[in-house]
Amino acid sequence: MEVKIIAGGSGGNVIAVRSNDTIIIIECGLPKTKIENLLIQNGFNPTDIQAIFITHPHQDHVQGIGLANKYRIPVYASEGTWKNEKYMQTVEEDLRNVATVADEINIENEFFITPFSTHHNDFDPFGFVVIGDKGNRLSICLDSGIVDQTMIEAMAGSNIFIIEANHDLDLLINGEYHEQLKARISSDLGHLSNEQTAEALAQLIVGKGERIILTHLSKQNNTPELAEKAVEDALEAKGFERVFDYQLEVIR
Ligand SMILES: Nc1ccn([C@@H]2O[C@H](COP(=O)(O)O)[C@@H](O)[C@H]2O)c(=O)n1
Repeated sequence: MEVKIIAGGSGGNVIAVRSNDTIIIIECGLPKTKIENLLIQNGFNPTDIQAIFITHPHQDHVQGIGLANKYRIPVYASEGTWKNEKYMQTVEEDLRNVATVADEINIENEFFITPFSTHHNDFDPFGFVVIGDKGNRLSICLDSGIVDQTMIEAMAGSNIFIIEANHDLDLLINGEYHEQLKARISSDLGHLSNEQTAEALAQLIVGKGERIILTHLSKQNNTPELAEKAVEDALEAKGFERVFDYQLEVIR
């Protein structure tokens, strides 16, 4: 299973996953033409995309959803996400699929995708567990104010994790965002801090060479070094050493 973060962060999120000739996309958070160009540059032919999954309908996750109509790609999202008029309701009706946390969505017998509930300031946001070829299990957790035990249980046993590490709490608190925005970001319906992400990973990693990809880092309130250090420290406390026990990447 090939996993590629095409774009990450509050400027726009797009993740491409390939198993044999089947491609799925998680998020369409850039303008449609830009997504097309980036996919092609990264070796993903848009005509091979068999499904699009959307975590929640904020602009940086969904603004390029027109890709679905252009290439006739089925889109999967929660009932709450489909209520979004600006983006989601532009998807042609026959391409719309309401997903629930009980589902295991079969895409071409190559991918089996199960949504799980996250905590963000919109209706019914999702993360996804993607089971692909060769026993690969990918967990995707973006934009969530907390990681609760149900989320941990959903993601447990994965060998690839794409998880947001949005901010360093000190940088956020002492930074230039206005107080209301700081409160929203650090709330239970906001974004994950480095420490929250590290704590979650400390519960999830078992030292079998798992691949961790930290993403959705704030340009204002985080650095790759701070995010990596928080995760390395938490995993070291569990007895795990980077490279030997797990791999760690940061893609803003
Ligand atoms: N002027 C801004 C900047 C950011 N936001 C929102 O805050 C969240 C975190 O953003 P980062 O860029 O710091 O990762 C995210 O939800 C942004 O949309 C904002 O509302 N106004």
